[in-house]
Amino acid sequence: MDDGLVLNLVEDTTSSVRANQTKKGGRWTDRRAFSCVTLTDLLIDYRLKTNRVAKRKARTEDKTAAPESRPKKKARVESSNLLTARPSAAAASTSHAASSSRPPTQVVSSLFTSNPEVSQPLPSRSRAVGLPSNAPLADSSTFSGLGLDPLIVTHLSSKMDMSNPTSVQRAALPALLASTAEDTSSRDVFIQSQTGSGKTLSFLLPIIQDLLPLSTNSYIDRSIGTLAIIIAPTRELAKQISDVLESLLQLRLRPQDEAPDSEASGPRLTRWLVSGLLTGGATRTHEKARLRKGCPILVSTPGRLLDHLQNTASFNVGKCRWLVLDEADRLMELGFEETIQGIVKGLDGRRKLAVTAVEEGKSMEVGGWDWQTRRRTILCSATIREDVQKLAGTALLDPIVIKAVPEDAQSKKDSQTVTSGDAALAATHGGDGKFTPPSQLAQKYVVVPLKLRLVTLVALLRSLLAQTQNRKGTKIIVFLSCTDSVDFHWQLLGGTAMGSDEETDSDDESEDEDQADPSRKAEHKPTTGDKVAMQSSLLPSTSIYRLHGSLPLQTRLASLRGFSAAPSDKPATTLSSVLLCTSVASRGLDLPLVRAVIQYDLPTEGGSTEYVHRVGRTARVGKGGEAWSFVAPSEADWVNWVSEKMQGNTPSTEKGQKPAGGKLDAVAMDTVLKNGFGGKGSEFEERATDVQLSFERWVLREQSVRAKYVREAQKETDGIYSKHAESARKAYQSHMRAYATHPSDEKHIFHIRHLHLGHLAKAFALREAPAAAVGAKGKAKGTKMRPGGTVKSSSRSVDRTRESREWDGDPHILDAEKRMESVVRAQGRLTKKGGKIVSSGISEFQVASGYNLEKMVQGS
Ligand SMILES: Nc1ncnc2c1ncn2[C@@H]1O[C@H](COP(=O)(O)OP(=O)(O)OP(=O)(O)O)[C@@H](O)[C@H]1O
Repeated sequence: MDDGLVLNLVEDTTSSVRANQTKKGGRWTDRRAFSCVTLTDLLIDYRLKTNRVAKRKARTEDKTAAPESRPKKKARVESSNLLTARPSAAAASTSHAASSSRPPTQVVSSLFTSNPEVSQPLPSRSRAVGLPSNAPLADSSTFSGLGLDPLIVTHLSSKMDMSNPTSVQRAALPALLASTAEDTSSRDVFIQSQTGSGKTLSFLLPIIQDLLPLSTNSYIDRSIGTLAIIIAPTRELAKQISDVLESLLQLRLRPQDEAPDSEASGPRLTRWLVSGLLTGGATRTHEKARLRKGCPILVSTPGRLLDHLQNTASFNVGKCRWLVLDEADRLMELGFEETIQGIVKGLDGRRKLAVTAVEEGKSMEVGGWDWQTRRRTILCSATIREDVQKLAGTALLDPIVIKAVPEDAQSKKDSQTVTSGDAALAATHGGDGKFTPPSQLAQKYVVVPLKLRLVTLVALLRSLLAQTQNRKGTKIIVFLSCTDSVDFHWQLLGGTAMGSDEETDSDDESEDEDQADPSRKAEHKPTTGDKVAMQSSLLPSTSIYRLHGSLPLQTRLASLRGFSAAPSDKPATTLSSVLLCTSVASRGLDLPLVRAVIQYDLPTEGGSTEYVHRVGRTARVGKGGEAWSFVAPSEADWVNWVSEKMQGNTPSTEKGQKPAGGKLDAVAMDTVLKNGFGGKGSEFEERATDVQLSFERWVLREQSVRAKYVREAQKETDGIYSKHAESARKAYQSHMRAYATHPSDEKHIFHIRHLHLGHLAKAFALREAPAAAVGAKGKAKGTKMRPGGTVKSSSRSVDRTRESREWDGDPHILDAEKRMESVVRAQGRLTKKGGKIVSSGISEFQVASGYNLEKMVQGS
């Protein structure tokens, strides 16, 4: 790629030396590798020399022509000063600096040229956002009115600041509280409602209310075993549910105005209800010990739960009366269907054994209460897809279907449907596919040419952080396509210093969580040490965190803790937080004060449902929020596509319009750049270029030590061998692979054939596209490079290694895959290529799911 940016390189002394060298002797591969590197060097040197010669010539001409007329040399203004100020001040200070003293830039950048034509929207009057659709109800609904125990109601209002139920709670509690009409008190329940509407409490409160009376039986203690199990798809979600449960279980066991020794309020309650968390974070032995002691309410990820059901004899679930499957659609997507079926079977089996033991007089422990009541199952899901219906068919018996989806928040009418039976479930699925974000959420999109993506992201972050400078503790979530891209952007933002070659220091609060567990430390070797947070001079007073499925559990939890910490718990210098993450953070996570969600990469799987889940991390329980989507020019059709999908089969209004809730507003890229970088007229272009250059310098920084990578060059041919460049290239390639996994019905919008690879490389701060773009090594089968940098691919050659498979929320699948690898390796069917285990003759992406692997390992 011919790019004037190369002229701005700091001269690399090793390269000029190398340009005059030839490599003789040794193996041919070494000689070839050497020549690959020196070709790049020669190009750089040639440009540097040409530049020097041109400057010398100009100087000589100046001297001979009119020496006295030579303009005075202006001091170069360091770009670092322009962008390191706090964002709010940036616009003002930069415009002043630029207008008064900044010389014309010395850099000719191609950042703003050769981009596809994008029709920019007029400066928009954003659509007025609707009234909150997931807020606590403002009418006369109260928790006590719904039949909740006064002790719990008092605890909710005094300790958790919750006085009114949300609409899903109003619909679910009466159906789930045991004191209601007989016909519903033992029925299974299916709950569907908007993001951030309080589903967690709608199943936790009835469970606590059901178990609380057992506290009057003095013979019941935690050795009773597990009476309620909540299953969540990911470790983070399980931990979050467990935290909410813990705070509910802190409730006072007698009314506040009652003296401790008073007899007035009847039998004394004992504190035996404790919660347990099983996510595979601790060793099995440790978990077994906790289960032996007893965990009346257990929160778990599926694989680990099944593991203990099958292997831990002291895991007492014979009397379990509640089973909750949270985020059921995600459980299905992650391939846990058979695991769930195994769990249900295991619970049924243990119950039968317990009943038989009592009947045969072998067990006396459970007399005096109705422990034989049928176990109730609650299934929560955002969507009622076919696979969720299938799960509901096996896990639920004649369920009550509760839907609390506000139809028209503007008019304050919210619809809650409580219907009954399997037919109701099927009717819901077929009749209304609508799953929309909360109506108070402002949804925006910006069409950005590929080359400008990175700088536009920085500009958007700067302007969002600046707007809320006075509101301390702003939090922004940025979704990227894959783990490599998250790692790269995290390192890039944390490492880049404007106008400096020094790497910036990371945040002091980035404690090494892994120190607590040396075994975990050994398994995790991130390139940037074990830091949790980074800081960037481009985003002042902000800590940057990351989250993806390849990080160890302790690091992931530390990231979440750091990101969601209250401003008062943070150092004054890092009040705001940005979280770079994959789709792993899209479901269920309730992170307080998230002001904006940026989808830098649009979802590769899950379509509009995934979009709604991601944007649902903001605008929770009635609060406001902004959702931003980055759309490439070739993806412009996505906007209407996603709107249509979100509105589903919702009927149009009389005027032929679809109701609000699925509409996105366009914002011009120039507006975002101006807001983020400030300056007069088109000065933002210079500043964006400076930022881009600083990123590219960071990527090239370790180029001087590339000699030691020469041997590597026999395998790779793109000529850049620094650690940073390696990370950039890996991110680029993984991103391409992820991009290729868009399902076939989205290929008309997302096809790698539409991407200009050279331009995309710039978004990874690379100056040219790495050669091997799709596939693990070299060009993937069916993928052809095209003139002009675009790529042609066959849909069969896509990378099926999805974040979802890599992220199972549980080590079960990874364990199974490891064992599978060793079995197949023993049979000689796996070979090592490029450091990766691949099966010979089969695409590495066609690896069976973890569960299937497990079955193969077990020989079943
Ligand atoms: N009645 C209430 N009043 C005030 N806040 C509430 C109420 N119920 C729940 N919340 C708060 O709302 C937030 C969102 O709740 P929750 O995580 O259960 O939502 P959700 O519906 O499960 O969202 P998602 O679909 O994204 O998982 C939590 O911080 C919770 O404490």
